[in-house]
Amino acid sequence: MAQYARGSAVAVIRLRNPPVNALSRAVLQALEDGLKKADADPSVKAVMICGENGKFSAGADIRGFSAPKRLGGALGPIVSLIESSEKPVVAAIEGVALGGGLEVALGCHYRVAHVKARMGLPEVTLGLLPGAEGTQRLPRLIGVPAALDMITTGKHIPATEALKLGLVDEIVEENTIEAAIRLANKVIGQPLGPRRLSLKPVPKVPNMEAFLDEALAKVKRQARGCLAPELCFQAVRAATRSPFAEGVRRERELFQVLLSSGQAQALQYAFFAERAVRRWATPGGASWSSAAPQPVRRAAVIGLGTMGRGIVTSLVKANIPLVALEQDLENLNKGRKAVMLLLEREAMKMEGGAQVLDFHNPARLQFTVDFDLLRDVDLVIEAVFENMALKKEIFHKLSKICKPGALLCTNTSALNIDEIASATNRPQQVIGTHFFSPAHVMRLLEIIYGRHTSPTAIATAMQLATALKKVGVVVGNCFGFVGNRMMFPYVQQAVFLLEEGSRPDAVDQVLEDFGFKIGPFRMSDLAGLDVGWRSRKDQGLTGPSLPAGTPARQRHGQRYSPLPDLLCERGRFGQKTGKGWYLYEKAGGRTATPDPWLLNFLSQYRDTHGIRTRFIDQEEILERCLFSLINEGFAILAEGIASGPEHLDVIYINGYGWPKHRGGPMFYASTVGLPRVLAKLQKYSEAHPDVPGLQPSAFLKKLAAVGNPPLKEWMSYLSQQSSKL
Ligand SMILES: CC(C)(COP(=O)(O)OP(=O)(O)OC[C@H]1O[C@@H](n2cnc3c(N)ncnc32)[C@H](O)[C@@H]1OP(=O)(O)O)[C@@H](O)C(=O)NCCC(=O)NCCSC(=O)CC(=O)CCCCCCCCCCCCC(=O)O
Ligand SMILES: NC(=O)C1=CN([C@@H]2O[C@H](COP(=O)(O)OP(=O)(O)OC[C@H]3O[C@@H](n4cnc5c(N)ncnc54)[C@H](O)[C@@H]3O)[C@@H](O)[C@H]2O)C=CC1
Repeated sequence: MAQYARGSAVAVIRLRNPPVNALSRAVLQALEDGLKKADADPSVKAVMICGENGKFSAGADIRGFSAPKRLGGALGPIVSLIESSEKPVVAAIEGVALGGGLEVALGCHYRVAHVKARMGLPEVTLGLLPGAEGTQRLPRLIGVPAALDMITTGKHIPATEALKLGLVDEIVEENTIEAAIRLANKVIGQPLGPRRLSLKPVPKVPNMEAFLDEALAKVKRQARGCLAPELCFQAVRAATRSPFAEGVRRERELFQVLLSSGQAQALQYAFFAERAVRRWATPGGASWSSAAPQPVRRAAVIGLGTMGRGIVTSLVKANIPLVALEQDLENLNKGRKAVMLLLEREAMKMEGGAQVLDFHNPARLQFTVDFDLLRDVDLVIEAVFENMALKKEIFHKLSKICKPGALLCTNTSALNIDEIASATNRPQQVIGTHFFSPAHVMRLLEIIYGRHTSPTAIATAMQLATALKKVGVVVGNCFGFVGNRMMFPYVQQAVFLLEEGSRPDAVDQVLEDFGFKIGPFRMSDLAGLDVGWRSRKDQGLTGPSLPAGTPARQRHGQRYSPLPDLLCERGRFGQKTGKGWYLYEKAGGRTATPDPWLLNFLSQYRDTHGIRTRFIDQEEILERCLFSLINEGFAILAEGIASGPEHLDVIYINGYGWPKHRGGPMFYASTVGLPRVLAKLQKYSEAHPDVPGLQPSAFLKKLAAVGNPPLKEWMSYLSQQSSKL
C-alpha cells in the first residue's frame, strides 16, 4: 500500500509494503490514487514520495513477474504520471531505491537521498531490463556511459556516487524526509519543464557510435550467453537514436522478449533460492528457531596454503581478529608473504585501504607456529593437506588446547566429518566449512554437519558465512558433500568421453558454450591434477596399494579411467607444472593450448586398450556430463543430504561457475523435463552398463513417473523413511 497524508502545502505519499516496499499492484494503485488526490487538492502545492521503515523501494515485486496478471505494464504510466504533475514531486530516498523504485524516483522532479542510501537498476541480474522507462530517463540524467554501466551491470551505487553523477540533487546525513519536504516547499512555483527528464536531450558523447560499438563488445564478452545485458544495451542505445516515446516503445518490446525468454525465470528462481537457503533446517529438526549463533570475537586458521591464505584474507576483510598458524617457520614465512600480498591487493580495491583492514596490527592478525596461541579463540578453521590421519592429529590437539566453547571447523573438500570429529572430546562442536578457491573471492561456503554437530555450531557457521559476505548452504555429511559429490560423475564422464574419442578442448568448448565459466579439463588443470590423484591413492584406486592384477580400466567391477593417474605419473599436474590436459607457456602459466603430445598419447592409449575411436557430437558431450551430475543431485536429495533442490542450485551457481541464467542444475533439469533427462540417462546407461553414474536414480524415476511435477513440489514426493539421516 501507499499511505497518503497532507501536512501544510506538501502532500506525503509513503510506499508501504514490508520488508522492502516492493511495488505490488496494491502499492502502485495506492501511489496512483495518492498522486490524483494531491493533484485535485488546491491546498496541496507539492508532493513528497518516500518509503516506510527507512527504505524507499526495492522495485517491482519480483514474485509478480510470474503471476498470471503481471504488474509490469502498470508502472511505466505511473512514472509518467508523476513526471507530468503540475506540482513539484520530490523523492526522499532512504535505504534502497532499486529497479522500479529508482524508476519512480526518476519520474520525480527532484531527488534527495540519505548519505547511506544505495541506488541501482538491478533488473539485468533478474534477466530483465528497467521496463518502466528507466532505460530512457537515466541516460538523459547522468549521460550514456554512466547509465550503460549501471543498467548493464545492475550494480548498486552509494548516495555519494549518485550525487557525483547527478542522479540525486542533494544528500543529507540527518532526516531525509524533512530535507525533502524543505526542498519541496522551496521549489513550489518554479518551472518544472527543465526537471522533466523525458523532455531532456540525451547528453552527447564525442563519437557516440564508436563508443557504443566498444561498449557492446564489452557487454557481449561479459554476458556469456546471458541475454539481458545485451538487451539492456539495446534499450539504452535506442535512447541515443530515437525520441523519448519511441525509445519507450523499444524498451517495452525488449522487456517482453526478456520476460518470455526463460532466462528471466531462471534468474528470478536463483534470487529466491539464495534467500531460501538462509532458512536452513536439518532432518533432525534443528533450524534458526532452535539455535542461536555464538559470537566469533577471535578466530584461527591452520595451514596457509592455497586455501588457508584466502580464508585468512576473508576473515581480515570481515574485521575478525585472528591467528594464522603453519607447521614450520619456512611455510609460515611463505604463507605470511602470500597473505600480505592478497591483503594489499584487497586493500587497494577498498576505500580507506590498508588502514581500514588494519592487517599490519599483530593484535588483529598474528602469524605463528605455536598451537598454544589458539587457547582463547572462539573458532578454528583447519586447512591443512587433505589427509585424514593428519586432520585427526590436528583435531585431537585442538580439542586439548582450545577453550571448551570453541568451534572446530574443517575445510576438507570430501572427508568424513564424523571421523574427524571422533578425534576430539567435543564432536558436537566439529563442523565442515568448505570454502572454494580462491577463498576470498568465491561466494560459496558449504557448511557440513556431522552426526553429532550441534544446532549452535551450524548457526554459528551460518552467521560466519554472512559476516564473510558469503552464501552459506547447510548440507549433510557424505563423501564429497553436495558440490564435489555431484562433480565426480561429471568429471568422470568428461574423461570417459576422451577415452572414447573426444578431445579436452572439444569437451570444454561444449560446456563453456553452455555457459560454464570454465570446462572440466581447464578446471582440473587450474585446481591441480595432483589433488585428485592423492585422493585416489588414499582410496586405493591407484598407486602402490592397488592390488596386483587389477584390470587397468576397472575398479570394484565398475568402469574406471586411469588417464588422470597416467598424466600425474608423468608429472603433468596442470597449470602449476605447465602441462596437464593442456600445454601452458610455462609452469604457473595460464594460457591453455591443445597439446599435440596429449592427442598422440590418447590415441596410443586407445590402441593399447582396444578402444575404437568414434566421433562424439556436442549433444552427447553435454548430456552425459550434465545429466550424470544432475542424476547424482537426485540421489543426494533422496538421501536427505540437502533439504531441497534450491540448495544444490545455489551451490552450483556460487561455487562451480554454473551459468546463473540457467538457474542451477536441478532447475535446468526441470526446464529440460524430467522424463527427457530420464530417457537420456537410460539410453546412455544401456550403452555403458558398467558406469553407475549413468543409472537413473530412483528419485528421478519416481518424479518422472508421477508426471514431472514442478521443482517446488519435488521434496513432497520423498517419504520420510527414504532419508538416511
Ligand atoms: C533490497 C535488497 C538490497 C535487500 O537486501 P537484504 O537486506 O539482504 O534483504 P533480503 O533478504 O534480500 O530481502 C528481504 C526480503 O525481501 C524480499 N525482496 C527483496 N526485494 C524484493 C522485490 N523486489 N520483490 C519481492 N520481494 C523482494 C526478499 O525475497 C526477502 O524475502 P524472503 O525471500 O522471504 O526472505 C535485496 O533484497 C535486493 O537486492 N532485492 C532485489 C532488488 C531488485 O532486483 N529490484 C528490481 C526488481 S525488478 C523491477 O523493479 C523491474 C522494473 O523495472 C519494473 C518493471 C516494469 C515493467 C514494465 C513493462 C512494460 C511492458 C511490458 C508489458 C507487460 C504486461 C504486463 O505484464 O502487465
Ligand atoms: N585447493 C583447493 O582448491 C581446495 C582445497 N580444499 C581443501 O582445503 C584443505 C587445504 O588445501 P590446500 O590449501 O589446497 O592445500 P595446500 O597444500 O596448498 O596447503 C596446505 C597447508 O597446510 C600446511 N600444513 C600441513 N600440515 C600442517 C600442520 N601440521 N600444521 C599447520 N599447517 C600444516 C602446509 O604447510 C600447507 O601450507 C584440504 O583439505 C583441501 O582438500 C577445499 C576446497 C578447495
